Amino acid sequence: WQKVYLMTYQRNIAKFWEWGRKIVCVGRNYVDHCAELKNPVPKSPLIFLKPTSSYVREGSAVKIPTGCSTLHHEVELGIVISKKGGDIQTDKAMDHVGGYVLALDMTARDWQDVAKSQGKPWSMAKGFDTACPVSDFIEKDKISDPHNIKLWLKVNNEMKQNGSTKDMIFNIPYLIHYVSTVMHLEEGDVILTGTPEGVGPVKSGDVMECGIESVISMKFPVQMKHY
Ligand SMILES: CC(=O)CC(=O)C(=O)O
Ligand SMILES: [Mg+2]
Repeated sequence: WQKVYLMTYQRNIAKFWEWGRKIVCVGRNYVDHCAELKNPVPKSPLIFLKPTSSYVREGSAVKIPTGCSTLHHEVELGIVISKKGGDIQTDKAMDHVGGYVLALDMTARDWQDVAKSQGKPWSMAKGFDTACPVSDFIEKDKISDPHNIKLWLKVNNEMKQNGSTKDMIFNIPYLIHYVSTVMHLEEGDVILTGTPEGVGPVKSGDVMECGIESVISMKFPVQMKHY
């Protein structure tokens, strides 16, 4: 019965997007990105959530939600959690990391601007269907130093974002610690660690290509949502 149990219920961390529990996002984690959007540099991590229904995989398009006039790309390093924990101390935090993922935190910037000005949550601006394109799972040992990798993004072959995770304001162990003091982190959760500078708009017909230098890349066309 153990074999049957394992075959039926054991979840494959490498396919977290099929069953993962939550997507925790960190905002304003790079000084230059704070500056480009004229946002203050935070004193503690700015955290928000995306629903797992926003995951989209290569082979499908990113769809501009109806009513959104300014959809922005944000390339980010994602951390895939492999071990449940709450109140995780920074020196133990990396034990909870199962691997990594290249992700886009697609943002309906016009909706976010309205929400910000009215003191409302960002859920719609960040959580629409296809708002979270993700690459294949990246084994932990493929990235020896997650705080020194190059993240890039091109739109129609033109470089728009070209940053390094060495410029993160809050590092990965601290982010895991900080989030887990408020909400347990669980197997299959993903933490998006924020975007470097260079965010900007995409329109229907554009193609976004992004990557982690020497590790992985992915490509997504952009379309209007039709329903
Ligand atoms: C301004 C934002 O949307 C914050 C964010 O998501 C980021 O990565 O920074
Ligand atoms: Mg972001």
